[in-house]
Amino acid sequence: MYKIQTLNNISVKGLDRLPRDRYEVASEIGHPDAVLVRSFKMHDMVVPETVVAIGRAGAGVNNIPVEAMSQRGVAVFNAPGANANAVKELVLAGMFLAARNICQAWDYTRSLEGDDASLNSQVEAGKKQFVGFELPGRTLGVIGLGAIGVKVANAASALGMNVVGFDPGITVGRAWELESDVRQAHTVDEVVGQSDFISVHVPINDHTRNLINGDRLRMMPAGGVVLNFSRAGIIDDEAAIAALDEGHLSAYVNDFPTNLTRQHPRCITLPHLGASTREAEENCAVLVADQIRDYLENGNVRNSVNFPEVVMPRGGKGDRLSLVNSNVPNMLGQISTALASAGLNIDDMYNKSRGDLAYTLVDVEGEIPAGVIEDLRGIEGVLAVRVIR
Ligand SMILES: NC(=O)c1ccc[n+]([C@@H]2O[C@H](COP(=O)([O-])OP(=O)(O)OC[C@H]3O[C@@H](n4cnc5c(N)ncnc54)[C@H](O)[C@@H]3O)[C@@H](O)[C@H]2O)c1
Ligand SMILES: O=C(O)CC[C@@H](O)C(=O)O
Repeated sequence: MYKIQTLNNISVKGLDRLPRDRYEVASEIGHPDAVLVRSFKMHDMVVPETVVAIGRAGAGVNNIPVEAMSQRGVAVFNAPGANANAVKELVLAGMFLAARNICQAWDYTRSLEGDDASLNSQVEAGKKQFVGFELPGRTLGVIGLGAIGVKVANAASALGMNVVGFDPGITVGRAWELESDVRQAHTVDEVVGQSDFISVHVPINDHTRNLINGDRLRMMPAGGVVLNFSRAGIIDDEAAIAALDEGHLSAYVNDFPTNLTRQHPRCITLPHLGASTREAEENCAVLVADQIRDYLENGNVRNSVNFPEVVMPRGGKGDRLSLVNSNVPNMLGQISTALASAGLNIDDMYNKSRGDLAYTLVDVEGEIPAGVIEDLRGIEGVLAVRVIR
């Protein structure tokens, strides 16, 4: 029986991918083999020694101590693209809310008092404060052209906007998905200098913290709108508030409210709602549950953020060895020597590295004795060993 600990609510559709006769799933569970998580901050928790995999039912993994897990040989998976449409739709909504002053106008309507005739005259007198602007012909700058950024760029292009994108690490696949009229920028400054709207779609890390700072906000044309549906800290909140107060920015839309932003009359702050659709929650949970199951039952690695992609069909009749090690010379030699010394013949083998880590699957004829597993664990540089029967 595999044991899975859930640290957040995970969609039932995803949990249903883990058959009850083989999986025990609970928020409180002893000796879990794997953890399923959404936004729970795992940095301060003690991850049980029994855990071999962590599945993030979402995109960002900044709430998971990925480096520490790599050093322990724990695979971390996410669900790339599974919530991208949900975020795209909320970014579009954010652009419309800002361009048409909808939040302020709605507040105004709700503040009115009087009978319907009086309301009508207040509506007609008051509406001129909320005159907005239209999107066609305006420029949107998209920073980060991954699963979400590409969808945002293409949708804005379909709305008649000029779109300029920046992503030095764009994949060939994402570049193919982009509409041909999305222009490529070579620097962040080039994007901000020409964009009426800026939307960031990058992970938070040391390179992206305060990516949009006061200097860059000042480079934007007056009346600009910035949107942050990625992570708190990518846009400098203090600088954005200052730019709003100076009248240089017209709106700051974000998914990560703070006490600085949430009450500001020109900030539209949402409670981290980007991925909160039934569809996105199900897509993420299903994808990550399938990946965790394939890893536990077959050792296969798909969509990991720290392990190489390794998928080897199950053909052999004997045990499968799943082994994580530091990416240093002579590991494969030592692994095959340990197996050969126990008289085990190798049926199939797949080894791949990613950065400092390497991952190996070995199908052997017959059963691997417990002593051999201990020998493998004793090899310097071996981080984790599992036998899958
Ligand atoms: N608000 C929400 O609920 C919500 C939901 C999903 C994702 N997110 C956030 O959005 C982020 C992006 O998600 P995604 O699914 O598009 O991820 P992704 O991995 O598909 O795309 C991220 C892109 O950013 C690019 N990038 C990285 N550093 C960059 C930099 N300094 N400048 C320009 N580009 C850079 C990468 O090359 C990649 O193409 C996630 O990391 C997560 O933090 C938030
Ligand atoms: O799980 C959520 O609701 C948020 C997920 C989102 O922040 C992500 O990075 O995918």
